Amino acid sequence: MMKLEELSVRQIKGVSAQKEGELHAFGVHTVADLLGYFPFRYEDYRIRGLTEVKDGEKVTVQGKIMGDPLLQRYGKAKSRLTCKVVVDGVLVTAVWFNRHFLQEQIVPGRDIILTGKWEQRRLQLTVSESEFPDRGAARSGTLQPVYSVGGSLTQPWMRKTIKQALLQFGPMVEELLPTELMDKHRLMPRAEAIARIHAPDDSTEGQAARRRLVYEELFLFQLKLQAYRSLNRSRKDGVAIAVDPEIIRQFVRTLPFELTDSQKKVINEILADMRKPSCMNRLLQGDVGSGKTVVAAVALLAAVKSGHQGALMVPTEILADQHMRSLQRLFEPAGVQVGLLTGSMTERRRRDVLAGLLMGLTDIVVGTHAIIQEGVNFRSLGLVVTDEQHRFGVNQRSILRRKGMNPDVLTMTATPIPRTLAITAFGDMDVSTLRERPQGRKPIKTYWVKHGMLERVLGFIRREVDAGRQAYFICPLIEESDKLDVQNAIDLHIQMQQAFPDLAIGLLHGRLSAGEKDEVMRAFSDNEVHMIVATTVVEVGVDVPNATLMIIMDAERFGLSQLHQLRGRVGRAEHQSFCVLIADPKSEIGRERMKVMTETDDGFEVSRRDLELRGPGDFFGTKQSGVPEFKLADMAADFAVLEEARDDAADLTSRETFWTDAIYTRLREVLQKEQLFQGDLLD
Ligand SMILES: Nc1ncnc2c1ncn2[C@@H]1O[C@H](COP(=O)(O)OP(=O)(O)OP(=O)(O)O)[C@@H](O)[C@H]1O
Repeated sequence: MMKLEELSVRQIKGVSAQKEGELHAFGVHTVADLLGYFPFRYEDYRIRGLTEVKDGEKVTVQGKIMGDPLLQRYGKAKSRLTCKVVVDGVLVTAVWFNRHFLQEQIVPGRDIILTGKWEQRRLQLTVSESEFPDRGAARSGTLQPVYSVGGSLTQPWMRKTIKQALLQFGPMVEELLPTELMDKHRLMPRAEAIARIHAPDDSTEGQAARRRLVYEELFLFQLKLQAYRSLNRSRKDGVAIAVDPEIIRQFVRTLPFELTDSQKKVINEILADMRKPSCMNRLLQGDVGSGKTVVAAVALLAAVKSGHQGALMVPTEILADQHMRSLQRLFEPAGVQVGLLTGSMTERRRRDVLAGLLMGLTDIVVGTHAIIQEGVNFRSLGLVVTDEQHRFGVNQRSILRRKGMNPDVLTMTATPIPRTLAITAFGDMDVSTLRERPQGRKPIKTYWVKHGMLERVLGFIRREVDAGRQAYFICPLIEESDKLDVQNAIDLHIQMQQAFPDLAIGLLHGRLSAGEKDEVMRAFSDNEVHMIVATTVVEVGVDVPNATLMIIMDAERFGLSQLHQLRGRVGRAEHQSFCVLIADPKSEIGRERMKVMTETDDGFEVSRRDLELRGPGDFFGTKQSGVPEFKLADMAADFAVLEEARDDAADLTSRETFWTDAIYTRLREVLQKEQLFQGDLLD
């Protein structure tokens, strides 16, 4: 028997080639797609008594026509049709606009069902839809689904077509969930839920159908993450990185600081994970400035000292350069060779690095994400350290695997992720968290000022610079125009040079060449420049511990986590640091954001408040694609279900039977479709 996901919508009676084309635009290709095209709300046509209805409300009532209709015409097309109807013993005036053709059907004594807006004062109902019980009245008394439609696909057409699809194919809907889980959560069968969600008898039933389908959606999503995770764990073809602990201890002794307890704890977690022959897939989350780099360095060293190579992927060339230099400094005594691979380097140097990697002369390569993709081959890649924007999904893994590499992966993020989202987006990973910042760090003092107070801000800059410290002045980001961004930075730079003729002030923006950017950052980090004016190119990861003042112009244009990231560029050593937000936010949420920033400098708290203000859908913005769009589930409202689904999925995938038992065939097919274990478990 053909599967519903293999049957074209043309198989449904009434779907022409033209309609098929339009359905494609809504992502609907197959019968399964159409049955899964759920309504986003219902229109309530259930008949109610007039006494329950409030003035101005939309309502459906049943009554008896009491007199002849009265038709008034205005010009060719416009008309007003009225008649008296008795509803619940009250004489009501029903009014139709531009429905003159109904005149003949309105006969005294006939029963009628009216849907429309109720006007209490005039006892009048402005009718939007009407039906006659003696003609069937199919709509009345029901909840009608409302679909997202457009073009020639009207609401009635969609309703009719989905009804038809259910009629023809409803019985073919297969169950996906194991009985065990349906019993556990008292869920209705899939076929029933799909039929019900399109045509519920009442709202309880609609909700029960929705609950079943939400659970299914979240469960399948979690199943994919958990299956991926459990496959990774069960495979023994990863790189087992067993390093002599003494080498690590010795390295740690060469550091200019004592590791925090948090750093020691996560290093232990990571090394224990790397030691296993399965692939590590671990998320390291830590607030800005919590010292993630040195943790990554230890992991990389472990890979190198056990005979493998490491790669560190960063989002920008500035960061590649910075990390390259700090790793070189750190690894100097250990005799580890670090290479740099970026888009802007000369072909010759690139060739040298590539040869070094292939022959194993280069131990660690630092670069943007191109280091994994473009014709880069390693002698033996043991560990990839990456950031959450380039997180390793199934696809990246398989690219590497095809090249014969199966390294451990450590993903770092400085945006602490509220638990809600962590289990959603990163359910496939183990998580290590850096809770504390290095000792002796003072909380960053944050102030919010209006634009009118720029003079005082200048005084602030002077004070910090006189004390030997450095400052950042960040310009707003104007998304529509990269040109404007740059112009803003250039203007502000000129303004600052005029205000401080005796200071060295650098300028950093996206239009500079990689070499120019590096030079500005180098001069700033060697304290040859007192202040830099920059667009957000400095946002992530830049580390200049002597900088103590972060000023952000038009701060309302930034999101909370971005502001927190920017603020995290200061407060990276023992000096008291400051952040000044210059903003005149227009909205309440904008003001709320500024307040959050002044109230806390704890990234976990900022994330929590951000989630609250923005809602989960928006939380990650566009950058993090890790958070999926759900069709039905709402991450905030259905969080409890998400947790259940995660536990169920984890439990199921950890069982041997899941991978072999026939009752799970359909579920394994779902995973296979996602290319989750092609050539993995089934071969
Ligand atoms: N245990 C420690 N004691 C003192 N200083 C430390 C310690 N660990 C790291 N540092 C220093 O703290 C600064 C911040 O560390 P690092 O750059 O690793 O932060 P990060 O976690 O990557 O933050 P961000 O996400 O903001 O880049 C660096 O200058 C680093 O040398």
